[in-house]
Amino acid sequence: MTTLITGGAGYIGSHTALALRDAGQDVVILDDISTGFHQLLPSGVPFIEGDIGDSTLLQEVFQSYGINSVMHFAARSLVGESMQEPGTYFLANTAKTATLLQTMAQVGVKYFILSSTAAVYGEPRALPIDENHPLQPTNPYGLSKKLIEDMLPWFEKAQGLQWISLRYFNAAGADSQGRSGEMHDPETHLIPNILKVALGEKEALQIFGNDYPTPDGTCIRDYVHVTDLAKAHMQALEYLRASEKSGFSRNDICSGPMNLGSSSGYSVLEVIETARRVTQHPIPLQWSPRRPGDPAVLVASNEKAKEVLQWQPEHNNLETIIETAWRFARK
Ligand SMILES: NC(=O)c1ccc[n+]([C@@H]2O[C@H](COP(=O)([O-])OP(=O)(O)OC[C@H]3O[C@@H](n4cnc5c(N)ncnc54)[C@H](O)[C@@H]3O)[C@@H](O)[C@H]2O)c1
Ligand SMILES: O=c1ccn([C@@H]2O[C@H](COP(=O)(O)OP(=O)(O)O[C@H]3O[C@H](CO)[C@H](O)[C@H](O)[C@H]3O)[C@@H](O)[C@H]2O)c(=O)[nH]1
Repeated sequence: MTTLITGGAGYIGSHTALALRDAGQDVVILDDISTGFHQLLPSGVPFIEGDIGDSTLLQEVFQSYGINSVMHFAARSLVGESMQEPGTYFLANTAKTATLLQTMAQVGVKYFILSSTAAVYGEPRALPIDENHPLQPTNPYGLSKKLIEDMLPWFEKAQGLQWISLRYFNAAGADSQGRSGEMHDPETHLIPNILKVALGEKEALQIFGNDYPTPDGTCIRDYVHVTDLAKAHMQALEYLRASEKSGFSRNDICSGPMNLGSSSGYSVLEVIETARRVTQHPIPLQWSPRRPGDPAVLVASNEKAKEVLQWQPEHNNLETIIETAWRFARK
């Protein structure tokens, strides 16, 4: 019953590894530390430094640790970089995940949870976005994840893979005990960049665009706490395992995509105002042109995850999200 966490030295993977470990479950992390950090690795969890595209290594790990499920976080995930180097994204995300899925099939590992993204939807046609919204990614990063989603039903049909693709909206916040948090280099995300200003590491927060069709002209996003994401992963895995135990035939098992978001939207300026209150820092601003590829509004419908997984985001409050991130940033 051991779960392999790829990308467990990264932001969301390390929080999920902590949650599984805290729940007494057996976990192993595989990470090549390309964008992750040794200091995010949870203590007491076996760690293998290596590449998810290395089938021989994967076979060894699956067999020696008795892996029966994989939570797959490892990926490149910078939208801007993907516009410059699309091939890197199709190889690192789509092709390496094909190797991972093929090796799982060879060894008989059946459960798979994918870190997918709101970027698979592209420009929203209706809000809130539910899972039936058309998938028309506007950048190679989103397409590299959509292509993985397209592969999954074929592995399901042919080899019985049972999978859930969790489409996160904007992951934010940090472990409430300060054991992990958001670390990216370069950091492109809004909240950690605001906190860098509060810490004096940046002079001002650049705001990309003030002319969006939103009440204050800045983009609206759905921020979901990373601890709630971690919990959803555990519930997704429990759901797949329980569905099989209860004797459902393969077609009844609800492999499929699920949005993970809080279902409420905040503008960039609202996030900054909240961060000003939390940090007691003025956060100077610098207005900049729109960032290419940013949709005006992204807000999830999270009804499916609530209904199917009984998932309930518990740290929805933007203030709590920023407080936990702030505690980690100061460390
Ligand atoms: N952060 C967000 O807001 C967000 C939103 C939607 C989806 N996602 C997805 O969630 C996942 C995790 O995101 P994150 O923010 O934690 O990213 P991250 O960069 O912090 O973590 C990714 C981890 O994967 C590792 N990795 C990358 N390529 C690897 C490879 N070939 N072999 C082994 N390890 C490899 C990195 O070293 C890193 O530790 C990604 O798949 C990302 O696309 C993130
Ligand atoms: O320094 C900054 C950083 C961001 N923003 C703005 O803040 C909002 C949020 O930006 P983030 O970079 O924090 O997040 P994104 O919405 O761009 O991206 C997130 O959501 C995407 C889905 O569209 C992908 O899933 C991606 O992996 C994930 O990080 C955007 O309007 C962006 O323009 C700024 O104004 N200044």
